[in-house]
Amino acid sequence: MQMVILLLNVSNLFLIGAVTLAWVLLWVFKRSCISASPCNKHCVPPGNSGFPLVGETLAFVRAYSGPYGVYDFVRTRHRKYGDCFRTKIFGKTHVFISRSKVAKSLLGSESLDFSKRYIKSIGELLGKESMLCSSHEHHAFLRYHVSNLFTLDTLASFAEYFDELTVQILEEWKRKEHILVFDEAMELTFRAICKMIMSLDDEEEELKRLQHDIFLITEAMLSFPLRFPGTRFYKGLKARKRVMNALREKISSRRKSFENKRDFLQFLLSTNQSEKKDEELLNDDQIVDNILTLIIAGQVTTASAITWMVRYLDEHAEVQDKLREMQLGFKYKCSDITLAPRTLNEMQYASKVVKETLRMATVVSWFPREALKDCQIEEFQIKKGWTVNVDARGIHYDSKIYNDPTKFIPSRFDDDPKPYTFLAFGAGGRTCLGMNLAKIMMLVFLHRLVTTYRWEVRDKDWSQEKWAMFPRLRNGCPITVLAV
Ligand code: HEM
Repeated sequence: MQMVILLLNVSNLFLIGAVTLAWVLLWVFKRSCISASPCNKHCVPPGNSGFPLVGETLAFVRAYSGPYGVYDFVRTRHRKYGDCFRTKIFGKTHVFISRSKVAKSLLGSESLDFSKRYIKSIGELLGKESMLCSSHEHHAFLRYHVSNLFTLDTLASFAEYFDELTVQILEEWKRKEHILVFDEAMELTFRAICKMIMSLDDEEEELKRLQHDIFLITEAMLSFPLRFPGTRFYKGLKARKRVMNALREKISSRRKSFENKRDFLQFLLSTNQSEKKDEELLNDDQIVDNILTLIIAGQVTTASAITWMVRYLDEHAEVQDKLREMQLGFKYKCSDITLAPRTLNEMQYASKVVKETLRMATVVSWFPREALKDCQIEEFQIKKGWTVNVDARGIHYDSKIYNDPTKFIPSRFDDDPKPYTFLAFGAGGRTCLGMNLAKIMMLVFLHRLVTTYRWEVRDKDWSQEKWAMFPRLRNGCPITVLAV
């Protein structure tokens, strides 16, 4: 009898083992079918949803804190699955796609099936009226008002001011033994943007305080949203409160003083006093949230791009020499003559250097859009709630679009790139509002740098900063300079 029971137990064990094995094999088979088989019609994008609950979050976080930057997470999956793949991060399904046709259909007309996706905690730090985080309809209203600020006249006077500031900062380099390009560029872009928005230039103390608070807000953007004293997020929220108070005070003193400054703030306040109806104007909440948005969207992005430009040029002496020769041909090589804005249009080779830098650095690597309903993108099924990320970096490094994409070759821009293949500033209804401003800053800086100095990068490490919102060099690009 005992023998029979033992045999029964053994056969039960076998049965359980066999069923488990079959289940595991079936699971592995299903996953490999989803992951690797070519798609016939309307299938979900290939990819890996990772472990239950966590998905591939750990790999994503690891890439964020690794030397190759967070895009390494995308790059490795791109190689494995092709130009469209699916993953799961922080409990949400993400699709990354690097096809210019999709960039056109998704960004070009800002399809109503998708809305711009942003992280809630970032929305809280920027404010609910920030155009970066607003809904479709509200965004159109905010963008219309803010874009009115970027006229040709304001850009021209900005270029002149930026030139003077650059000359002043580069002059100080003569007395510095070690220069960190990223820090210098952060200072330069911050001062220039604050001057343009609210004429802050002489008020050293106020500028320093604001700069520190903006730094705390930016730091908090990628932190875990814990609201306890001492956490990064908490410090960011506190800093936001101080910035908001300072901006509101500025608005109130402008209203009282009848000063007539030539800046963005004055423009917004004077249209507020016009005959337009209240609902057609920006209210104070909208003004302050969007001033903060402009500073945050413009400072680190442009400073990172400038830093990459210095690094790429250090690596490509032949491009640097050719550029210097051409820039020395412009009569504004002397630092006591302010650069005339129209001269910038004549700096064609320098513009190509700027474009090539923006392509290679792709400071905003992808653009997230959330599907508002089940739909289809090319051969792929997309489910409501998924985030589709237009992978700009993937497009910029696609060898079918750009020959030798990993090489720094400014002359590749002798001809204009095809539509939706150059996405450094995005495209469509959400295209970067500060695009021309950023190009001016990069071009002026480049001109003054190559006509004033030769430089050597002291630490050639290409590692990227951990947990950075935008890819940038970890060492900040330390250089020593020699007058030309
Ligand atoms: C090299 C520097 C810069 C780069 C690479 C850059 C890149 C971008 C990109 C790719 C977008 C679109 C993101 C998307 O579609 O999801 C964007 C949006 C935006 N950028 Fe920039 N940007 C730069 C500088 C600036 C500057 C200097 C400002 C202003 C001072 C600025 C203000 C904005 C604003 C307000 C938006 C939101 C536009 C909207 O949603 O309608 N950016 N930027």
